[in-house]
Amino acid sequence: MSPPFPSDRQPGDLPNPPSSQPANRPSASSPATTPNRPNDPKSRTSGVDGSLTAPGFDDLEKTPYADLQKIDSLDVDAKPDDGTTQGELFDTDPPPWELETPEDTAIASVVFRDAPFGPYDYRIPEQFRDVLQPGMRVHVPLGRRKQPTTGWCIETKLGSSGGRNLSDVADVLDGEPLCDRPLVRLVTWMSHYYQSPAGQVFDALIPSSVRSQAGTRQRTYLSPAPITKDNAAVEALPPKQQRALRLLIASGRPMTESQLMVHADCTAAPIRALRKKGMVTENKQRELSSGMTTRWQVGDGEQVEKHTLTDEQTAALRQITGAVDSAEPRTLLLHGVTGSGKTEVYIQAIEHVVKFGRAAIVLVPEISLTPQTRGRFERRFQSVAVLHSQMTPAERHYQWQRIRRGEVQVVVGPRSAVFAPLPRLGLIILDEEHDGSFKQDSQPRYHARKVAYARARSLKIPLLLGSATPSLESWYATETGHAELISMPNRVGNRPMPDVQLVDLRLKDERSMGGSISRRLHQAVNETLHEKGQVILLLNRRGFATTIQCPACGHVVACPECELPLTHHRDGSKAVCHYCDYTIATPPWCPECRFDGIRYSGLGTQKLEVEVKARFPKARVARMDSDTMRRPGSHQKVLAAFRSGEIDLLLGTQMIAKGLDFPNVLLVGVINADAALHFPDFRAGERTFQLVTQVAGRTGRGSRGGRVIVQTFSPEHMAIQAASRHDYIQFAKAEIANRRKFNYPPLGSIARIIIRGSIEDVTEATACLLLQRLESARERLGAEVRLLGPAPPPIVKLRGKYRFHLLLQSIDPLQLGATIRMATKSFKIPEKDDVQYVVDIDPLDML
Ligand SMILES: Nc1ncnc2c1ncn2[C@@H]1O[C@H](COP(=O)(O)OP(=O)(O)OP(=O)(O)O)[C@@H](O)[C@H]1O
Ligand SMILES: [Zn+2]
Repeated sequence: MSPPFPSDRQPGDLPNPPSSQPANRPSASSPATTPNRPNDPKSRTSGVDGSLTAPGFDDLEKTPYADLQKIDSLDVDAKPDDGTTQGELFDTDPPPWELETPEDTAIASVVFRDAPFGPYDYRIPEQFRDVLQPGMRVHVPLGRRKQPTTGWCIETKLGSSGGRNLSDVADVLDGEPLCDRPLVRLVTWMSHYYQSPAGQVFDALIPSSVRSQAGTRQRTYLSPAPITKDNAAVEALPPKQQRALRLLIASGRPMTESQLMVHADCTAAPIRALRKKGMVTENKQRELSSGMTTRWQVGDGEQVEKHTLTDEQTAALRQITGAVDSAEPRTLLLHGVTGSGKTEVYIQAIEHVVKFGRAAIVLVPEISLTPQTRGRFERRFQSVAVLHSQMTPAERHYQWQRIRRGEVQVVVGPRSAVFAPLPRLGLIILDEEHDGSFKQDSQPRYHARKVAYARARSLKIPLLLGSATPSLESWYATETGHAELISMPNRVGNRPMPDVQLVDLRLKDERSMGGSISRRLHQAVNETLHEKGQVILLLNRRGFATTIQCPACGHVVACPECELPLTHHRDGSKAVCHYCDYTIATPPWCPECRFDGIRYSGLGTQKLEVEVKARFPKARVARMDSDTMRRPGSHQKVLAAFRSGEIDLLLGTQMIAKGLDFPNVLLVGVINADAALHFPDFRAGERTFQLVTQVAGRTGRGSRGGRVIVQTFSPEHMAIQAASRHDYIQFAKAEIANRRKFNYPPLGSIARIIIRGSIEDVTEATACLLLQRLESARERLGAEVRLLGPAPPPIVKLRGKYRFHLLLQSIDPLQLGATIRMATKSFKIPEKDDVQYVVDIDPLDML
């Protein structure tokens, strides 16, 4: 296991990664250098398992926004019992000012997306008192110049203005709240836990297409004005106007100007005259533009029927429906091996939920939003909303409105679908719950699993997590009683798990001459193609060559912004930075010494494709990675061709590793299993285990069996050994023991603060300043938090900015959060320094 910090630290830098003997650390001045050992459950400071649960959520449930500071008191043992029921959560309370006493003022708390973030109080003027609710947007004056600004109302209350001269809410922008009250509370909790301004959390929750009402337009409808009841007034009009008006009266419904023009067979002029004379009233309405359709994609040809459940599936389903019926916010982890039929269990669990008039959310990794996944849900339920990244803003808005109106039984989508505004939610499911794409890597840096947990809790509904390779966070939660384990250790139809062979690339006999496919793998591919079986080859690196280096002077062509080697792409002969997309034409000679023989080395999927086509000229080959899958529908096209047998061999990045269910795949080859093993990240082993196990699971799914060949330079590594035996439990045991030594998640919590700036010294100085503030916050709070850094992260420069990071560790996520909150509260960096920092709570990315 590698520590998250590079070991070749500069002198004077901070302590090494937390060691197994924390008591021996040099900076012993603070108690925080000896965090509690998690081995002893009694030593836990809060009893809150921060890895899966949503720390602080219960407290926040009851706490109005203004009282958030109380959470910082670390008094986490005094947890209020959350007595809210879903019924109450959805009822609209009578507006509090019905009980008004004369000196009380109606006040709205408003937050903003840009600094200053608020919340600030505003007076609600008379005309908005019955209108304004939390979850609506408002226009309010902000700052000394009273700049009109859009903000979100998070609370309405009655109170005294306390002698303050409150400004008035200038306008209410929404007719109905865009978030119901439980969702507003979720925003509040997320803002607190992830230390992200509530105004920005709202923006993550409500798609921009909804905020801008994409795909709608304003139309003006005309109706006869009251004065037209006076027949004399109508008769006094010129003939054309009279005719148009009489038609409008006779039709008995409002019409737009153009409708009336057609109807009355006239020009716009008489209608305009009627408006001017006040003979018609105008009414503006926002409507979906005509021609609004959802592009229902066709499936990839898979036949979907309802299966009779196996015994294991039946038992799993019973546990889940039991949880649904209990109306308790239980968390369930469905650990089912690849091909155990988890999807069928999800579907029947949702059928149970739908029977009672409730709805469900199914979160899947973006990559798994294949036609296959969609088809399985779309064909089994009457109304499914599939949310995906290729929707137009108008489609997204349309689906959001359907969901909110309660017209949808199942929402299937990536992480942001956790916010789907279903009015009667009964179950949340995360499929492939271990997947890294559930964590957002921009503000607010939330993890959908944790947000789903919080949302499910507030609604008192179950959360179902499913995976063949659960995250250690979820696995550990089952060991500590925070989640219930459901196991499906066998494949459907008693199909055996595929046999996995390791090829040791260190041995010369195993390697092949000039290429990346070993003899054994070459032979297996040949045999499989001969038997008319299909092959999947995994190489988790796109591009052609991953380094461009001059053999004469050693110069490596690198990104000027990130200082990382550029990857050569053969199509168009470009050199691309995979971190920031910086692209140049690949230099034909060394840009340093002009040597005319620059070398491309390191293997990417493009080069593998060339090799495969040369080795197996008769095979029909397709490549799947983010370069070939840019156009909408390309994914679907390739998978449909693979299902129908028009493609024999599919090669690609992790995109092909997950979820695919093709019975004729008889061979899976992993080109280099070590690719991610030696990353400077404590999760490297876990990621490798997951990737190899998942891709191995793509074979042996039909009656013809299947086998797996894994090429590796570290065949003895625990992660690769366990994956080759499909032994999750062995892996989890060993890995948890490893993490325990360092208090790494899930045994403790971590947070990361990344500081970036254009001048290296200034950036580092800012990082040091922040460290000092963290140290003093820790002292004042008496918090048991370990501080590491600032150190340069593995990626020292990104998009032209120098980077440093600070790492915080604690057994107690609440103490961790409180320390950061206190340290950053009034931390201002002078603008001239051009330094920014971001707080990442529960980071997944350590680069
Ligand atoms: N009870 C059943 N009887 C027969 N076939 C079944 C049954 N349940 C599921 N299947 C089929 O088994 C195959 C595997 O199911 P599914 O794709 O849901 O597996 P999974 O557990 O999600 O696997 P993975 O984790 O690898 O994605 C599918 O083709 C599915 O249609
Ligand atoms: Zn770059």
